[in-house]
Amino acid sequence: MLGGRAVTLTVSSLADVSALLAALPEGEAAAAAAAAAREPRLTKPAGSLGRLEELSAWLATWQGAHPPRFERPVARVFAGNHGVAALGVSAFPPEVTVQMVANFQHGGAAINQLCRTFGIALDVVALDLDHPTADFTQGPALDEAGFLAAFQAGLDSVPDGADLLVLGEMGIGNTTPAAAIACALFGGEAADWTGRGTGVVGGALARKIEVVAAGVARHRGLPPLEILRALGGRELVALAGATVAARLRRVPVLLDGYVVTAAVAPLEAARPGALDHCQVGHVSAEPGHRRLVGALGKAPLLDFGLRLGEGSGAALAAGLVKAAVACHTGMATFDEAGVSDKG
Ligand SMILES: O=C(O)c1ccc[n+]([C@@H]2O[C@H](COP(=O)([O-])O)[C@@H](O)[C@H]2O)c1
Ligand SMILES: Cc1cc2nc[nH]c2cc1C
Repeated sequence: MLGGRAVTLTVSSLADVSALLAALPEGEAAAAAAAAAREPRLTKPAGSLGRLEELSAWLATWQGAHPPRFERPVARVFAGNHGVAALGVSAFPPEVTVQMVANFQHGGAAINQLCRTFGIALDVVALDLDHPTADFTQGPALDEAGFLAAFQAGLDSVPDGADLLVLGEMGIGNTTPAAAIACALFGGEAADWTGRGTGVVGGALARKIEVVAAGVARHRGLPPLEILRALGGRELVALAGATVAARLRRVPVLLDGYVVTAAVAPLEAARPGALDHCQVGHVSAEPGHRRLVGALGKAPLLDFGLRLGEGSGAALAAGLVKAAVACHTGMATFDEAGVSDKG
């Protein structure tokens, strides 16, 4: 629902995507004010719940309502395959993408356990896995139609009435496009942005750095959404679409690791403030992620050594959001509990 109306979000050109970015709503000032007014009345020294206080205010602001809710959290994991995987940039073969999608569907992956732990409804969106994107060292990974179809899949994945969106991905080879997008957007050397992903070492890591550098060199000078089309993949583009839909539907977002953050970074570059409704759930052990969240001016919620993807770090951080809501809504005020508020 947008302003009480159910709205269908459709893109049929890159101009439509830009128009959606231009129409992103701001956070709701009245909800932010209500959260700020309640917090100091709760039975605790001012500020003593640290970033939990920030999280409940953030949730109310971007849900556009106070009190904030954690009743209908959803997770969306997008899967795609990549032309660059054929260049030996991953420690695993591309068929693992479809195999892991089946594992998600049977409930056997880490993300299934984490979502179950926190009561998050998980959906997996597999994007044309039989047709890897083009090798970005030779040309754009996606043509315009492919970009729009993937962006639309992301837009369509966000239900009205969700309280929180946890974003994840699966795609053998996709830390290579993540590194290339980050490097193209923020500059520096390919080696600064390229890590081991699923575990490449030695000559394969050197090769991966060369592939990232070649992709960045080939597509130099493009605007941010074109960088995403040229160097991204279907799951990355869908993640960007889901992030835009979430903002329009007033659903706050938890981003996951390097791949998810790189997928949505072009939105911020195209339209500063486009990620204000997003928290970075965790900082991945993939070194480029710390650099990227710094470039985006974000402070990750968790630093737990995860480097799995799937939305695992974001789902773990959803537990913090749930705790923040429980404290903000469930705690007694000084008046209610008869506790002196004199410090
Ligand atoms: O997002 C991250 O921080 C992250 C770091 C390392 C690996 N991954 C996951 O591992 C896969 C990509 O790794 P690779 O080596 O195949 O590029 C993909 O399925 C991601 O979900 C994800
Ligand atoms: C087994 C496996 C599980 C994953 N989950 C996300 N990326 C992954 C990559 C591999 C290789």
